[in-house]
Amino acid sequence: MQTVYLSLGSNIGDKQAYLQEAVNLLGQNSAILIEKKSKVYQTSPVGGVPQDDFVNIALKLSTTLEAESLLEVIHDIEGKLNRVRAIHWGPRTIDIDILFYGTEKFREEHLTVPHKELFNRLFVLIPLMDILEEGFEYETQVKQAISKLEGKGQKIIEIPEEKTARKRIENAVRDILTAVGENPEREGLLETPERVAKMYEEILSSQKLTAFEEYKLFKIEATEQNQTILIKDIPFYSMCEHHMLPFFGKANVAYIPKDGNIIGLSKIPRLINYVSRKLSVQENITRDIAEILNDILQPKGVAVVVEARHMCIEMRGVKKGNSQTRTSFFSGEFEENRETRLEFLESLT
Ligand SMILES: Nc1ncnc2c1ncn2[C@@H]1O[C@H](COP(=O)(O)OP(=O)(O)OP(=O)(O)O)[C@@H](O)[C@H]1O
Ligand SMILES: Nc1nc2c(c(=O)[nH]1)N=C(CO)CN2
Repeated sequence: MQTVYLSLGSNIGDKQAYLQEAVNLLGQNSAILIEKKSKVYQTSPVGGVPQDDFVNIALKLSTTLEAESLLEVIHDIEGKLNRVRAIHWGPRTIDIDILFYGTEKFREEHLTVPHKELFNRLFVLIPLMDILEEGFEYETQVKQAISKLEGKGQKIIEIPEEKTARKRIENAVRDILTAVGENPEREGLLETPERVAKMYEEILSSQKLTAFEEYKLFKIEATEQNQTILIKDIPFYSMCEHHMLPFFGKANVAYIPKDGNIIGLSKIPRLINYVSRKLSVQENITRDIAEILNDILQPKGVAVVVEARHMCIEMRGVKKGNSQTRTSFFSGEFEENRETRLEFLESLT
């Protein structure tokens, strides 16, 4: 087990949401335990590129991953969160740097630890100081670097916890508990607001993402003959925007490629996650899947059928248990050609 310190920064889109999503994705890795998270800081950009302010945090982890594998996990998360490497030290949705990997040293171009800019960056050192273990080998060096850099004009402003999304949800949940006649201070409910806030972060995690970018296109040989690619029974969970209650079920997606353009098969379930992890309605999810696939692939046709159970129907109102709602969306060949559409529908039965 190794203790690792990371620095995270974001300055595009909903910066705090990108940081939180990166923390969630790190935490979902079974070889990583997040031990401490620093306060959240708004920082002026360093490095000469004119750009928006950053939000920076630091994390302390325990991990069984080797440093190289941890770097791979980090690159994977950066990719998932739409990180584009365009300008050196330029704007980014997310940047994750390994500051320390225990006290080990690495001197490779692709992995330099301790991080080579660490002691020159106040936006890294101030969050790091929040979580640094007392007596850690580099503690004195970190403190000396902070005193050297402070007062040199870099703006580092702590964002009060009360303003973070998580705290705002926690406070709102406490209000709801009180309003429904509960006592948020009773033993069983003490940690409920925090759990609910974390749950919303997870199940509504695409709410603040700007676009679905987590895909790679491939080419196959284009043929005269139409070939249908069908992925059936992809499970999904979403939250209805009318009652904030779950609806969940299965999505079936088919497309007919044009010019040999295809998408990695695992990306379709990722697309389903992307459209469903937000407040929505089943009709929108169905249409969004089809429209995004049309945008990405410009195929000859797309067919989407979604079947779901809605807790807003089963638990409240008409209380019709176990009913299924089916929605479909067809475009291109699936819309124009009855045979193709029927063939797709038959393959679902
Ligand atoms: N300690 C480290 N943590 C993360 N990446 C590292 C580290 N040392 C070297 N690298 C390498 O740095 C490369 C460039 O990373 P990145 O694109 O995030 O740079 P940057 O954000 O422009 O600059 P910086 O890493 O100084 O913030 C990565 O491909 C990575 O392999
Ligand atoms: N304030 C701030 N400035 C930066 C940051 C950052 O995270 N915060 N990251 C950079 C490249 O890694 C370049 N400049």
